[in-house]
Amino acid sequence: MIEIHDLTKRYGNKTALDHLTLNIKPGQIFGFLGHNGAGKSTTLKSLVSIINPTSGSIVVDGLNLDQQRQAVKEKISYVPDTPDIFLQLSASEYWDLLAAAYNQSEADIQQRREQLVGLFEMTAHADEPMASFSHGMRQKAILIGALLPDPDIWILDEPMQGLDPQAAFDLKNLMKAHAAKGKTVIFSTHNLDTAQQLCDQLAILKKGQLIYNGSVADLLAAHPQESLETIYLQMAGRPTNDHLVETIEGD
Ligand SMILES: Nc1ncnc2c1ncn2[C@@H]1O[C@H](COP(=O)(O)OP(=O)(O)OP(=O)(O)O)[C@@H](O)[C@H]1O
Repeated sequence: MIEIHDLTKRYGNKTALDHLTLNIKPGQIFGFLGHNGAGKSTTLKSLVSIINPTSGSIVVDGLNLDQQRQAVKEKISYVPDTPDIFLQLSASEYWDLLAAAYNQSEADIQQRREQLVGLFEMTAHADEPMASFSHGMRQKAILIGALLPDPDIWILDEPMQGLDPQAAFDLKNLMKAHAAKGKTVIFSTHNLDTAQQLCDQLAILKKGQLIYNGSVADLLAAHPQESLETIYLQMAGRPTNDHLVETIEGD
């Protein structure tokens, strides 16, 4: 169980995250939605200790992140919001680096690595520098690196970004299978169809504040006849009487 309590992150006088409180149970796919700048990456980066929150606490399986940072980190794998990292390394060198960071048997990691590299069709590119990869290939390389140690909690920041339909389909199935094993998958997305297909629970953020926390089914049931897109835009978007598009493009 992940317990986020009263989490706030300020940059100068800008509040990126405003007193966020929510729990994420194991066995769930938990999705974060929100417009650009809403605070999704800030939340995920706080969970993986890339940024220090201004105040509030995160407790993972009873371990306080502030006090037991290393123990918590070993439970988590993370896909950042950009795949443009470690570009000077080949994909293989990058995966070696990730594998060494987790305390697992080499044989287990090796077998899982071969399976993931095969699944994402990266075998022929393993020894090429990541700088030479397309955006989607970089995303696949980062995903393989994150998934190969297979810790309990996956935290994936916009993981389908740039993936071809086959890779996106396979990743969704991996996420479902991980949650079905009683483990935890947390991800952010701008794709409402993906959120509807995958999420057991949703958090919708708006300007750093939590404006919905619950299941997709409950959200749809509370707004009969409306699509998730319409509901989401009513909650997180501009007022519906906003006519900016007509102003730009004509009626
Ligand atoms: N290093 C930083 N310095 C200053 N402000 C920052 C920094 N990182 C994020 N922010 C601000 O924090 C707010 C939340 O950003 P965040 O990256 O969490 O949004 P997001 O929901 O992930 O957006 P997107 O969908 O565009 O990825 C934004 O207003 C952003 O400008």
